Amino acid sequence: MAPPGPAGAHPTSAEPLSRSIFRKFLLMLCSLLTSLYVFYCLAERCQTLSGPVVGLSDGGEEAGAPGRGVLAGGPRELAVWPAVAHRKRLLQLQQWRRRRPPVPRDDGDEAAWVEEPPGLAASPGGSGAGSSVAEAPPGTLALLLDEGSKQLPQAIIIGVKKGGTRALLEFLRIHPDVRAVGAEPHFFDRSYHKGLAWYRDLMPRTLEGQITMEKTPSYFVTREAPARISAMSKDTKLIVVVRDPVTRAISDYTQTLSKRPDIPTFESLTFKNRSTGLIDTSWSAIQIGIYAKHLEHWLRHFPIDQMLFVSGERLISDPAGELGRVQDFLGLKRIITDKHFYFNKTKGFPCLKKAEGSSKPHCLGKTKGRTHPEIDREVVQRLREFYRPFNLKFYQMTGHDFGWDG
Ligand SMILES: Nc1ncnc2c1ncn2[C@@H]1O[C@H](COP(=O)(O)OS(=O)(=O)O)[C@@H](OP(=O)(O)O)[C@H]1O
Repeated sequence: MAPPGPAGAHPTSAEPLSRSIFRKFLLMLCSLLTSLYVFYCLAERCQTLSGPVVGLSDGGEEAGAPGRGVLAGGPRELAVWPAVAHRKRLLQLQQWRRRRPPVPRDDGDEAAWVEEPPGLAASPGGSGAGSSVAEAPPGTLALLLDEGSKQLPQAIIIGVKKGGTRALLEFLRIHPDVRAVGAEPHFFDRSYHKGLAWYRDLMPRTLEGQITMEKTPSYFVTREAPARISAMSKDTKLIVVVRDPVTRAISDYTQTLSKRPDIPTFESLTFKNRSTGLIDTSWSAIQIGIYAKHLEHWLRHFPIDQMLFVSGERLISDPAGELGRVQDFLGLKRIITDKHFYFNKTKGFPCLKKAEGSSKPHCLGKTKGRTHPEIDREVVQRLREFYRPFNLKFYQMTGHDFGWDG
């Protein structure tokens, strides 16, 4: 047989050519698919495929409760946010995609809030992914930019335990210029040896003009905390949420009781000797409420005008009013107003119409606003007498009568 002529050579030379075209086609297809996936991710949908569930789970459980799904303020009113809120949201999205350093468990505030990814919380009857896409900010390519940096806090909520510190922080977090770490870092009491770099790494990223915050209520009664915070920055602004020390003590006891139902009664723990009426000031539930004594330690390191005392009672009766004072103190524009709150009858507390990074109403969880046990009236009376001189001293020091003494 004659060997194939030039015409017969075509099939063999065409084979590598089509293979190379095929390879190019495959390559283009792959890059197309990759780009599609990247855009898909930027539209937040990839979070439905993997990654933890973010947000404030406390409120999540209540969001679907009857009567809670409707935003009293109306969607238009609630949807209006300044441009900076948009930048904040971009940051939140970026951060959510990064691995966070482990945050110490928050046992004082035991409802350690499980963070939800912004916009991922499923609305009642709706899918999380659906609502997230609706909320995805435009210009998502900006997410690729590594915006912002981690800063040490410029303001700290240092106390008091059971004063209302969680409510204050969560309310403040809706301000576009506030970025706060969710759980309590306990750096200045338990983890100081880990160093400032460790502490800073716990913080969320902030853009210029934003304030970094954290709350750890035990700082207020930690002897070393004032000097340590001052060593970090003597300009740190300090916020203390105070509450009637008797109610605070009962709240503290109620929390312990919820974990250890076998503890002795409040009445028996209150006294060193009940017949003499001698109060046991070594019991932390009692000791924390001697605010004037603790404040003395802080005033050795900070001027009083660098401290703001928030009334725990008013934070419940007039959250917008107290938030107004806090925003002024922090040098923030008064953005959080009464429009942001509604009173939830079932919860018995003010709640947010829309929590940070979410579009749904939000109340604090079950560990906030527990029912207190009935305490013997005489014991309560004795405690009121015990605290009175300390309270008066505290009013004097702060220039503010908190009204706990009639
Ligand atoms: N809006 C709102 N919702 C729910 N609870 C509220 C609110 N505002 C203030 N409080 C009061 O906060 C008390 C808990 O205080 P803290 O958050 O400082 O507690 S903790 O120290 O972090 O464990 C908690 O105390 P208890 O009522 O004793 O549980 C509440 O009374």
